[in-house]
Amino acid sequence: MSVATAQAQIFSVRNLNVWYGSQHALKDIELPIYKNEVTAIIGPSGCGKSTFIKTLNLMIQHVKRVRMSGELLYQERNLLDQGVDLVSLRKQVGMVFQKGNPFGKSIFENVAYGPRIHGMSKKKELEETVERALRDAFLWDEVKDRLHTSALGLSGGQQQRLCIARTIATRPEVLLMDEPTSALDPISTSKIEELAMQLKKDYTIVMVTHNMQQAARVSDRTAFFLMGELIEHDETGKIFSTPNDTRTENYVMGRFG
Ligand SMILES: Nc1ncnc2c1ncn2[C@@H]1O[C@H](COP(=O)(O)OP(=O)(O)OP(=O)(O)O)[C@@H](O)[C@H]1O
Repeated sequence: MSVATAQAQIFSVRNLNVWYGSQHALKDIELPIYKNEVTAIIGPSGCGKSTFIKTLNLMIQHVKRVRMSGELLYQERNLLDQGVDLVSLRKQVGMVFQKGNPFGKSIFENVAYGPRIHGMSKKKELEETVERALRDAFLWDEVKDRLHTSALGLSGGQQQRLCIARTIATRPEVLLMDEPTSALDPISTSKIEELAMQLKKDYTIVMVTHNMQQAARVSDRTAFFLMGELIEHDETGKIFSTPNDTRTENYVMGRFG
């Protein structure tokens, strides 16, 4: 996979620390996230992957007793400074969770929800936006004849693609995906992987995954976390073939995890 050299950074994470009470969950993380790439976040359970991804759109702020320090630069602004507009941040940095979690409303309403709350009200514009998002999420052909039926009638894999459509309907810059395929069968998983590779043309993707093959297949760069530290970050090919650190090598070779 080719990685351009002088690529624009979307996020620049510098000296980031996160604590839950006295638990030091992320330690001095330094990590650039590059535009129009897929960055995979890997590491064993409890190493801080979810904490990291939830920090990128400040969802972490909603957890009790959380404290953060350092710099999380996005659009030349440190998100850890006071006064960040969370609604606008979450529009630009959208998140897809482990399990598709559509609302118990129609397929159309699930996708139209975000654009509506951001002020889109004209029927035609909403219809076009919903269609575009569903097409971009590779779901349109499967649902175009049942847009006004309940989203809960979709399969798990379709629900996950619906949630991706819902997130991209507001045209974010960044898509955060927290183990987006861990609850899916292999065919649905490969659809999401293919989708991620397509979507990076228009979006920047940060994906937490436990699946080494997935990280190797889908991502341009990989960051390996261990016990709250970022051990290594590099082009994915390098991480999986000749990593610098033996802990990375042991993990990607499946010697622990
Ligand atoms: N709300 C919380 N309160 C206290 N400690 C927490 C909380 N959430 C996570 N932690 C702790 O922070 C550390 C990092 O957790 P995190 O969920 O980020 O790991 P992870 O790598 O995503 O794990 P997994 O792969 O199991 O999802 C762990 O030690 C965890 O127990």
